[in-house]
Amino acid sequence: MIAASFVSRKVTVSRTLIKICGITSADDALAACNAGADALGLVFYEPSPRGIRVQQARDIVAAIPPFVTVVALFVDESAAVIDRILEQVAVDCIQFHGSESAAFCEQFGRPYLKALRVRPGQDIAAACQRYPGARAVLLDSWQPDLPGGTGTTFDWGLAPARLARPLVLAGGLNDSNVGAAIRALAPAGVDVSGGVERAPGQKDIPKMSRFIAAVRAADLSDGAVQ
Ligand SMILES: O=C(O)c1ccccc1N[C@@H]1O[C@H](COP(=O)(O)O)[C@@H](O)[C@H]1O
Repeated sequence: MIAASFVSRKVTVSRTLIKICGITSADDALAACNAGADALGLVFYEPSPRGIRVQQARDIVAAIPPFVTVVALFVDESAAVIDRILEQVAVDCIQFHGSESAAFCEQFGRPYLKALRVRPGQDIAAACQRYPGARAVLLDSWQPDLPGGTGTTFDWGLAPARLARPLVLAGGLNDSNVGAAIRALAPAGVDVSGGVERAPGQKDIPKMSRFIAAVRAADLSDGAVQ
């Protein structure tokens, strides 16, 4: 019997939710929405080639249709900077992609995702349990020199069969591998950045369309969509 605090990965939604991260322009935001993205990620991490500033974010958010979730991504940013950005940009959800504690993540009173970077020997299930207030945990690849946006997959066999929070899968996904990832892990959502770009920070419309079509095909083959 499964402990009450554990949930299945797909939870209540029978289609895999799709987040496209690293949006840097209103045109790319609209193209991602037209392709069928559920959520768009705005990277507030300066060293990233996808990093954006407040005014750029405001212009992007102004272009996004209703019902599409805006996710602000931070990597070990200070609370003061995060507060200032949340005051100026209409963000629905925060993605913490560094080593933030649960207390840190929860102080903003917003829905949040906590990224955990996967490497052998790590107890992902235990790490996940440290974030009971997270909407989901996002499993991403670990690399020594990059906190995320690595464009590389991790060994999906390292993902625990059961997690205390819904799973969002990330790390090197693209239209060729996302179907296999969904069949292997049945995540609640998938998150992609580099796999749908023509250059760092510039989204590619055909790649986004193919990615979303591959997700929907996997949902159907899974028997998940009734
Ligand atoms: O997108 C970035 O540049 C980035 C920078 C720092 C932390 C996270 C970042 N993106 C997130 O990384 C994963 C995987 O991205 P990819 O598909 O492998 O390129 C994803 O969760 C992005 O939201």
